[in-house]
Amino acid sequence: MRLDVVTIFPEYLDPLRAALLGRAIDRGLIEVGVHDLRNWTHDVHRAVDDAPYGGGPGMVMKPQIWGPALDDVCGENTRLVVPTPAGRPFTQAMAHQYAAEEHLVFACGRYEGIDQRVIDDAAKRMPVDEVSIGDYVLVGGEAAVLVMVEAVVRLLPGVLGNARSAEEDSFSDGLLEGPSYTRPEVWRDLAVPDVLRSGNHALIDRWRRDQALERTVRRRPELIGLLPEGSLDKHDLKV
Ligand SMILES: Nc1cc(-c2ccc3ccn(Cc4ccccc4)c3c2)n[nH]1
Repeated sequence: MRLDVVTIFPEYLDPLRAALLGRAIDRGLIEVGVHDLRNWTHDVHRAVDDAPYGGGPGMVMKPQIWGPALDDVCGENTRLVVPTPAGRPFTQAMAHQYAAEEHLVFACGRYEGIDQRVIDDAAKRMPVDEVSIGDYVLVGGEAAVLVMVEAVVRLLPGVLGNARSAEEDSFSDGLLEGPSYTRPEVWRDLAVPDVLRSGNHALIDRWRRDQALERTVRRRPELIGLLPEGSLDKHDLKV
């Protein structure tokens, strides 16, 4: 997979080259390109924004800059992803879909966003997703790209290594992850639940499922309704 990011703050994407993602790049599992949008400006001020038509606060990013940048960065098999507060919610299912893509380009807006015609024009030539990473407002798209790239790249074969497979993800069964514990057995008078030290793995699996179910019902009840038909057995319904 190849990932390209277009931004006016290329240094914001430096974390892509650290830790797990950095190792995935070093091992050739992914190729990453970060491009400074200002390289496509023409004027001495390297302006990327202008006042909004119709008035209103802030500035809008210029189509004459974004257009040529995306023309150069996008290819035949690109999916363009544009973070925005007004986007479709990013989900684990989308992360899996993106992990199967050959080439992802992320367009990072700033100010009040990118002139809509940039997205509309690109959509004539490639799939374009306007995506939100949550119902809160950021200052630009870069943080959202870091979140999405991490969620996508960890799903690629070989990235997580044997210790942890993405198949065991908390969302893989539609429930939240239950609590985790490690040594010591007692810490500040708080003990690890006895069942986890019982060695009875059927009992442990059942307890973990119950914990995940209870946590999901308490914290994200709306997820219960989304579970595939037949996900809950008669024991679950007693939880
Ligand atoms: N989930 C999520 C995404 C964003 C996001 C993404 C890209 C941009 C580009 C500019 N802004 C600032 C902005 C503030 C308000 C209205 C419109 C734009 C962005 C915010 N916020 N929250």
